[in-house]
Amino acid sequence: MTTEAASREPLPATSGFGAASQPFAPKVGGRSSQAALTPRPRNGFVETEQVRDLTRRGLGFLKAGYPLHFRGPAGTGKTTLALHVAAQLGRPVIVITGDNELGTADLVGSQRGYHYRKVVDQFIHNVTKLEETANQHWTDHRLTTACRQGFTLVYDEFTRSRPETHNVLLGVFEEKMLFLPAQAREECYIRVHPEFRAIFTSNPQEYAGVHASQDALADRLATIDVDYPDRAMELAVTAARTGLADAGAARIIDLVRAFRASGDYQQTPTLRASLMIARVAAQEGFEISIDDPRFVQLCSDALESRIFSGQRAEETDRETRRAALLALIEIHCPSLAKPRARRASPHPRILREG
Ligand SMILES: Nc1ncnc2c1ncn2[C@@H]1O[C@H](COP(=O)(O)OP(=O)(O)OP(=O)(O)O)[C@@H](O)[C@H]1O
Repeated sequence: MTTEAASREPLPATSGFGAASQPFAPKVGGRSSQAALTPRPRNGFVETEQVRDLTRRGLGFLKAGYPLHFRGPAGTGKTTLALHVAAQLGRPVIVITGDNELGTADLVGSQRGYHYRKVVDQFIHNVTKLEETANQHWTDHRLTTACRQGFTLVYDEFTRSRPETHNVLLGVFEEKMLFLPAQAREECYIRVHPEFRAIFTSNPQEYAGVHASQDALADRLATIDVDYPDRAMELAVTAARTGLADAGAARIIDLVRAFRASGDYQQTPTLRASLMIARVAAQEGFEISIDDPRFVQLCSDALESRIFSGQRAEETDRETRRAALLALIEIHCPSLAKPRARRASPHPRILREG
């Protein structure tokens, strides 16, 4: 599927992310057939009060004509939310993913390929006139297609692109005009379709590999900060996306949330870590408890790597942190075995009365 956002994470076999249930299916036919996706409801999408609230606030800005921007740390659900909000607008969606190599031409369009014309003229039988011409032709890229057709543009992780790439957006949002480069020949600009809308997502600037957004662009965006999902949301998403029973999912998300709250890591454990543990545990049939060494190993593999994030560490330091993680597993995923029943007294009544 062409939705970058949806292909970012392996999807569970149980989510049924096949052609019939994928959230965005390629639109067939027309000049935009390569880029536009038609939103459809997604299997396993969880709509909690938190999601409804963010969606309602986001739609308010979009309906008033403002470009919307969801900003938040990794794994807070920004992309999923952006695609969900885009789907509410009921228009075809075009997705772009920010990249340092992305240039204005990648957004707007460029001269592509050659159109050859060869004329062989033998009007006089012993004279051959040969005329060959080769013209490049202009191809709209995603931003231009969205502006022309009134589609919804989802620009995921836009601060990964260099700020100058976005100069062209200033006119789109202010003057509602998209200025085209000289190669476009016949057209200097296009008027932005009244139904065109844009939704951006980004990580805050302290994240690696991102650029600061230009003030002029940031000033035009309606920015909503997205925080880590609340417990109810994490639980609902983990259960819905992995097929794990609520009780098991709750143990895992409480473990990951406690680890997150400890601050004892270099890479924040997000909802993705809970999904990773839950998915593998469900697939392998592990018991979600400290008693199952395979489950403990899985938690260590998924979480321990976040403590040091590739840095060398003293063995004693590693041992201390490992022990702390094990203690969290013990607290949040305790043994499921029932405490051994006390031997029944032959004279319970006498004992009670005594
Ligand atoms: N409402 C939801 N329903 C179901 N799954 C969700 C929901 N919100 C988030 N998720 C899942 O949580 C994970 C993280 O979400 P997402 O990729 O949208 O986060 P993000 O903030 O865009 O992350 P990043 O900044 O790292 O790209 C994904 O696996 C996504 O499918």
